Amino acid sequence: MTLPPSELILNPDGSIYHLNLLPEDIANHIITVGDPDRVAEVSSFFDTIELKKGKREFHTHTGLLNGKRLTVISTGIGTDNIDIVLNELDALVNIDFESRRVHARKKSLDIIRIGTSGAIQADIPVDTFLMTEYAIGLDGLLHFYDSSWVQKPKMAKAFVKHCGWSEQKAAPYVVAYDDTLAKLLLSNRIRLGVTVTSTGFYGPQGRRLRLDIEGDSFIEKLGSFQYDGRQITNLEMETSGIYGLSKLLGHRAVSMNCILANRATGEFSKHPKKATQALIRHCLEKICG
Ligand SMILES: O=P(O)(O)O[C@H]1O[C@H](CO)[C@@H](O)[C@H]1O
Ligand SMILES: O=c1cc[nH]c(=O)[nH]1
Repeated sequence: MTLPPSELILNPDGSIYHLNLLPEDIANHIITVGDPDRVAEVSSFFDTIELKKGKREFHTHTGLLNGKRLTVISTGIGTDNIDIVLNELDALVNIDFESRRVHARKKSLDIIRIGTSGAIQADIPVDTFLMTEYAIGLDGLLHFYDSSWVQKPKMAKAFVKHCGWSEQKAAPYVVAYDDTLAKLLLSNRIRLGVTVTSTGFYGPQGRRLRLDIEGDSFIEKLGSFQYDGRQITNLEMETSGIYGLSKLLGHRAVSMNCILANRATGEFSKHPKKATQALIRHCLEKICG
């Protein structure tokens, strides 16, 4: 099937619509960060940088570290952006932009999110590094795809029951990390966790500044959920989308979280930049040796 110009949208220079990238611009190892300024923080550790491109919040640097080619790209905030980034990264490696046809042989990318997050258990100190084993998506993105085969419906059902989840909100879904890629990134510095991906930072994460929240004790409800010996550990805004779309498209993904806030104790990191940089260093050492 040939993909029409309304579906596979290319810029005049042949690059993909939002990311502004050509197929040769990206490496097999992709680091995603939310904050566009974090792209340069990651690439400052590269030995050489061969490419810097950007459009909107999607900034990309590709380079070499210890002989390994890496791409770091910013996604901005939220799984609506993840839908764009994951689909366009996949198009770059699995669709021929000349013929507008999907390649017969598919390529698999390794995708590592390095992001910030808020813990909901009091015993997780700020500045902890946490890898998401399971993501509970409250954002609804995955339901727009034929995706039941990558979801963990029993865990989602238990979560809905435990929280008394309102039918007016998107149905929660659960997706797991890629355990092979996880082994590469793990060390005794990294805590494993269950991450809730929210569709906002304030109300959707139970934060109350001036507006009341629908339902009560959101954080306490998340904190008391137990499934298969696991507890929910943290909240952020991209992981479920990254895990779900990666699995659907045949890529491997792991989400690494630097815990900056603790919602149970009310603390916030005193050195957020230093802590995030330490997680970046850890990930690069694990990926590039
Ligand atoms: O630090 P990043 O990677 O942006 O990640 C977290 O921080 C943002 C909210 O402040 C959300 O994107 C959340 O997922
Ligand atoms: O509490 C937090 C901290 C960082 N990012 C989030 O999404 N939530």
